[in-house]
Amino acid sequence: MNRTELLENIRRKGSFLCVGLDTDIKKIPEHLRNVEDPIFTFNKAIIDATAPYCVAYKPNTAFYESLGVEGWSALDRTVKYIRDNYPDQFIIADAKRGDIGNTSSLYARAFFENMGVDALTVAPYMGFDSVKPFMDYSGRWVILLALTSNPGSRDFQFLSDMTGTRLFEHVIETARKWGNEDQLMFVVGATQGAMFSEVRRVAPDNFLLVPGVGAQGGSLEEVAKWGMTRECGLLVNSSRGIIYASQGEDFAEVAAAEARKLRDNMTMLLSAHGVI
Ligand SMILES: O=c1ccn([C@@H]2O[C@H](COP(=O)(O)O)[C@@H](O)[C@H]2O)c(=O)[nH]1
Repeated sequence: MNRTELLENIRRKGSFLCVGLDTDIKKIPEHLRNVEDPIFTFNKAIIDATAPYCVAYKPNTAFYESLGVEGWSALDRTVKYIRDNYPDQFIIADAKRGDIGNTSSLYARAFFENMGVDALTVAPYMGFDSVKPFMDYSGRWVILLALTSNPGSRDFQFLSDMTGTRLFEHVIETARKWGNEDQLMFVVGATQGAMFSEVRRVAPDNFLLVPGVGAQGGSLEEVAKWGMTRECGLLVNSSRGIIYASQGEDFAEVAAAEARKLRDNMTMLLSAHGVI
């Protein structure tokens, strides 16, 4: 999906919500644990219930990889299900890959050619040659970790050089020379609050993928206040806050209600910022 299509979906749906499919076999409702394909069955119900309220899905591959072959197969089926039934949804594999060039090119083939996702999260630590193979896929997106949502983001990402430029700013400024706004997004955690204005100074037009609302306590209003552009420029993710809002038989309905609540707030914010 290209930038124009993504922006059009955001305006049409009044939503910049990304639903995180962090499906943990130990957390899905009891009654699904013994069905034939529990992870896919759970995902399918969540997707069918939340699709009207979101523009993207983000399965985190750790949750699938932890189950071995069966988990990978459930992930693959989930991506195909979204593609076939909700082709207007942007699909992000949150795998945080990145290695020496020839290895990265195989990661890129795995996710972009084989699995067919729109976007992949990539770690910038190994530099240009580790990121370039992902950038070589036209029409696909690299989402580079920049300023993450976790407490450990303080360990390295805020370190500054003699000019006062911090590591996350170096990452963004340097990566923006590798690719344009049609192929490069950055991960910035919702827990970073007013730091979004610093991010926007160096990345005025790039989409930001924003995890950390809901279970991690980040504020949607703060993110929009400091990070929203005139086109929106945000994909805000919530995983646990939506998919585990109920662990009973009503899990899909309750997930839909949570997604709808977030969508309603997003519509107000898009309107208040003059995007719609
Ligand atoms: O900085 C980051 C980068 C990635 N994540 C991932 O996003 C989701 C957040 O899940 P919640 O349940 O909504 O907290 C999860 O897959 C993380 O691995 C992040 O949280 N922060």
